[in-house]
Amino acid sequence: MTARIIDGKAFAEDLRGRIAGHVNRLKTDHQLTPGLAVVIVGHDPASQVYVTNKARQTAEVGMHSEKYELPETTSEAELLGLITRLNADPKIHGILVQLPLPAQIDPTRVILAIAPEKDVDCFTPGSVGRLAIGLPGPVSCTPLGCLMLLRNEFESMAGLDAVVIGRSNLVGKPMAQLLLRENCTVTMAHSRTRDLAEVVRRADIVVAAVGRAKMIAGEWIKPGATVIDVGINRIDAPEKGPGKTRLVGDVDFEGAKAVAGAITPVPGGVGPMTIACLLANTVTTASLINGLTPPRDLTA
Ligand SMILES: Nc1nc2c(c(=O)[nH]1)N[C@@H](CN(C=O)c1ccc(C(=O)N[C@@H](CCC(=O)O)C(=O)O)cc1)CN2
Ligand SMILES: [Mg+2]
Repeated sequence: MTARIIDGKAFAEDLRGRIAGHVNRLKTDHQLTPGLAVVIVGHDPASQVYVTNKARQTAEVGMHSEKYELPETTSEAELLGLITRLNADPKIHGILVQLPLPAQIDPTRVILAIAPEKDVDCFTPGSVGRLAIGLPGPVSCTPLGCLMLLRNEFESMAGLDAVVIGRSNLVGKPMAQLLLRENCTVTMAHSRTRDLAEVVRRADIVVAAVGRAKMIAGEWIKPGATVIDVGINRIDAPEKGPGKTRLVGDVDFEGAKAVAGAITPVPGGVGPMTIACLLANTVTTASLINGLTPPRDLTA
């Protein structure tokens, strides 16, 4: 069997088209232009690419876009000051602080400072709680992207065995919540899980979010399973020339492709969905802040 490749890039492009339609309707019917502020501290090259893409795509779907690039030496108090101003700015409906932050800044303090109604990452305790009990609101961007790709694969996920590998607040925990909502039987695996291969072998759906290149072997995958690879790991690629690198996921793509039913590639799978879902979340928060019902087809 050769797995079908799930084209996250094309799906994200289509989603951005639908988001642009909603933005246009908010502008014409409600005189509302959703606004997103993205904030980066320091010069991590990968983070810079993500933040630039976020700001550009925000503008491309017709939203108001602000980008704040703060120096590596920014103090926590300075960053909190910016967040306080953005919290009070009526043009801004979503605030995204790119992670990771430099060591002198406590990410928890920063997350707690974001006004919950502008929390487009779904990081604040209120948003996490709303997600857990199924209230409307933003949904963690990467898990929402994974869910949209999965929903496109299955008429129903009810009763399927799903394993989420990785228990981060960013991906693993919210992903498990979303799969539970789909009535999957969810197993959360992590670094202390015993016999991970055996746990993965039982799963109809595998979501890999461990952050270790090619850790999930092809032989672990159940024949016909759907594999969602969240990992983005840069490894040496001497075959491309001296000093060259390439991106790989947490799954051994070639090995898994030979047994899975469907699989996301890296790059071009989950990554582009993360940014598209951030834009969808901004439409959601802008709608809720203005007492409007958020569009259902953009959220979970
Ligand atoms: N505040 C946040 N910080 C971070 C988040 C987040 O959701 N909120 N997630 C990750 C990184 N991330 C978003 O910020 C992200 C990662 C990857 C991509 C992406 O499009 N990847 C491409 C490859 C890009 C490349 O060539 O490097 C792909 O997979 O095709 C988008 C967003 C950490 N921080
Ligand atoms: Mg983990």
